[in-house]
Formats: sequence, structure tokens, C-alpha cells
Amino acid sequence: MAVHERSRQLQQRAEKLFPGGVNSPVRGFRSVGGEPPFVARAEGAYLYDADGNRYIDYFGSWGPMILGHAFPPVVEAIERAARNSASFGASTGAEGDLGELVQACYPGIEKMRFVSSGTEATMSAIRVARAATGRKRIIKFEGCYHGHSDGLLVKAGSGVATLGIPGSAGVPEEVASLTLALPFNDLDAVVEAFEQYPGEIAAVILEPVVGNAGCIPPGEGYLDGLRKLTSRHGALFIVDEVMTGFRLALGGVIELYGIDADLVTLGKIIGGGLPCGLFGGKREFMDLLAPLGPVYQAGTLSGNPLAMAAGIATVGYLREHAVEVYPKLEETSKAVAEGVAAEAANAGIAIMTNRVGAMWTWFFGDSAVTNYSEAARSDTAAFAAFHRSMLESGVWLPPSQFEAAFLGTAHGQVEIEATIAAARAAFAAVTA
Ligand SMILES: Cc1ncc(COP(=O)(O)O)c(C=O)c1O
Ligand SMILES: NCC(=O)CCC(=O)O
Repeated sequence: MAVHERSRQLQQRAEKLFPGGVNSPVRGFRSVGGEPPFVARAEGAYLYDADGNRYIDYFGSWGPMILGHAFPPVVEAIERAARNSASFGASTGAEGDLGELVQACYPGIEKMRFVSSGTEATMSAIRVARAATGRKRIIKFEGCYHGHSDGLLVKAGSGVATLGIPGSAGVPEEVASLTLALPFNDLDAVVEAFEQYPGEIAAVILEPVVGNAGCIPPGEGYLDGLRKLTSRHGALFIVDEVMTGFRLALGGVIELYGIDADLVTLGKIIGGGLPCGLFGGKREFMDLLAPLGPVYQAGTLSGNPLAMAAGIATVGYLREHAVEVYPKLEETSKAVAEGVAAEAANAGIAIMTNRVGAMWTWFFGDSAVTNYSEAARSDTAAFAAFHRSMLESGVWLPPSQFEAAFLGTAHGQVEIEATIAAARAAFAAVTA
């Protein structure tokens, strides 16, 4: 058994300082059990904990670390920027540099604004949609997580699903009631909602490939159907690519599935590991923002120079190397996802693998998962045992059945083989 003494001490101190010992709930291991290691440093595909144990990283800071940890061009860009001061609260050319890069990847983003998190990006996009339409209600989907703003914490995914808090305490009923949470992959439910609330729905927001209920791809024609329905009913179509942007393709799901959005939200990879988000889209909507228009939205650290530098280094690298990066991510992810699934099959353990590029989930169960209620039928106890065994073997998976695993360009053959071997041992232990 690996030593976890130092992590244990740090956990005890953290529990005195931070609710649940964490600064974001998903970092706790509540649903999988065991003790979360405290991270000391990371490099490439590996995390090193405070006791010196090493883990292959399959959550990548929950998405951003697609180029691997401490990727030299990103580190150098941050160091260079820091020497010129960490923040000015005045405009810099770096904002335009990253803005142009974003536009090169997402040509549909005519205008944009930087924020400091995915939460701010989706919250602000919804405000723009309400202002543009003069309507109050929004449609989201069960199991989709768009950050923790009040109106979006309704039947949300991620930690909300993991901890079973479908409607967060502290969100007023009046606010929550403006959010309709519908089943994902069900166009009829959206048709009915538009019929039930004619002229009242400002926007439909979704994770175009869900990651926060575990990975759930959109069915054939689903995204296109939503685009048509929103256009027909005068609502905005908001595509939340905080997780999928620059991951599933350089231009995210918008590029991969060829869809048209009114507003897009980005986060995670866009900041290369520093706090950064963005919302943007059609000029007619974005120009409603202050100081041009009447929609107020702001941020002391928006467009922060260190975040811009890390973002430019990361997105710039992805763009320059896209022809190698995305096929490699696909190949490595396929090998890990299918290799582990094959070990489960050999051991007679039922697993359904959902995967799109470098984003996947092994659902412990034997039926297809196309929406949140199907994901929720998974055997979470079996997932928890699998998670603990993998961690003990040096493989750190996201600590919930309702999260997607990620990998990056630093993962290769060695990590694929070690992960499959760890899974073989995990499944053997269950069936022994
Ligand atoms: C799809 C999606 N949207 C929004 C968010 C919120 O981003 P943040 O945690 O940066 O506020 C997340 C992740 O947290 C996400 O996965
Ligand atoms: N899929 C879950 C997230 O991306 C959120 C991370 C966090 O809330 O810390």
C-alpha cells in the first residue's frame, strides 16, 4: 500500500479551514470513498502527491491541461507575462491576440468578452439572451452543468449530481422556476416546452456533448433540431463549450458537428490552466453589452494578462499543431477507453463506454446511456470500487461516475498500457 501520511495531515488541516476540506466540491472523494491525495506538482501526464506517489492524470484539472502539465511553452509564457506585472485593469494587446485566435478557431464568434470562469461565461450569456428577447424563461437539460450561478443550478450535473442536490439550497424558488430542465436527447420535450410557454423562452443552453453527467453524445440530428426550434421560436441557442471547446476539435463541437450557435461559452482550455472564460457570438447580441448597450457585465480580472498569455500559448499551440494533436488525442483516448472496456468484458463486468474524442465515461451498467436518468441507473458502488483500485495502482480518474475522463497530448503508449494493466487488476479483484 502506498504511503499517504502527508496528504492525511494536509486533509486534517483543510477540513478545519474549508467546508468539506475543499475549495470546490468535486475535489472531495465523497461518492467514491478513500482519501483524496494532495497534489505537490505535476508534469506531462503525471500528478505527484505530497507523499511522493505518482498518478497518471485522467482529469487534467477538469479539462484545461490538454497539453500536459507544466508544458514548457505555457510555463514560459506565464513567466514572461508575470515579469510585466500580474494585472493592470486596463486593456492590453494580449486580449486582442487571444481574441483573434479564438475567432480563427470559432469563425462564428463575431464578438466576444473575456471573463474569469465558465460560471461567469454562461451566467452572462443568459443575461444577454434575456435582454435580447425581453423574455425570462430558459431551457437547460437534466445532468448538464453550466457552473454555479443561481438559475443554472437546476437538475445540474457534475458535483450536484454526484452529491444528489438537484435543486441547490439558497436558490430562490422564483429564480429556479424560470429554468425548465428537460431530458437531454429528447426534441419532443423541447417542442412541448415552447408550446407550453409561447413567447416566454429566452434561450436554450446545453453542453453539446455532455460531460457533467458522464459523457453523453448528442443523438443524430439533435443539435440541428435544437437550432431549428430555437430559431422558429425566437429564442437564442447557447452552446456551452466550456468543457468541449478546443478539446473535441479545435473549433469544439461547433466545428465537429457543424452547428450554428447564437452564443458560445468557453472556459478551461482557453486559459491554459489559469482562470479564464469567454462568451461570444453574433454581433447583434454581443453589442447589447455595456458600455455599448444596456446589459451590464464586468470583471476586475477579466482578460488578465497571465491568463491571456497561458491561453495564447495553449490555443496557439493547438492551432499550429492541430493536424497532429487531434488525431493523436483520438488514438490515445480510443486505446485507453476501449482497452479498459475490454478488460471489463473479459472479467464479465458490464460497462457501457461513451466516448467522443478525448472525453469519455465508463458507465457501470449494461444499457445505453443517452440522458441523465439513464446515467443515474449506473452502479455507483461498482464505479467507486473501481476508482479506489485504480488510484491505488497509480491511475487518478475523476472521482465520480457522473464526470467525463480526459487525457492530453502527454499521454502515450506507456500510460495506455499502465492504465489497462491497472484496470485488469481492479476487475480481477472484484471477481476474485
Ligand atoms: C460545461 C461547463 N460549463 C460551465 C462550467 C463552469 O466553469 P467554471 O468551473 O470555470 O466556473 C463547467 C465546469 O465547471 C462546465 O463543465
Ligand atoms: N466536470 C466538473 C467540472 O468541470 C467542475 C470542476 C469544479 O467544479 O471544480
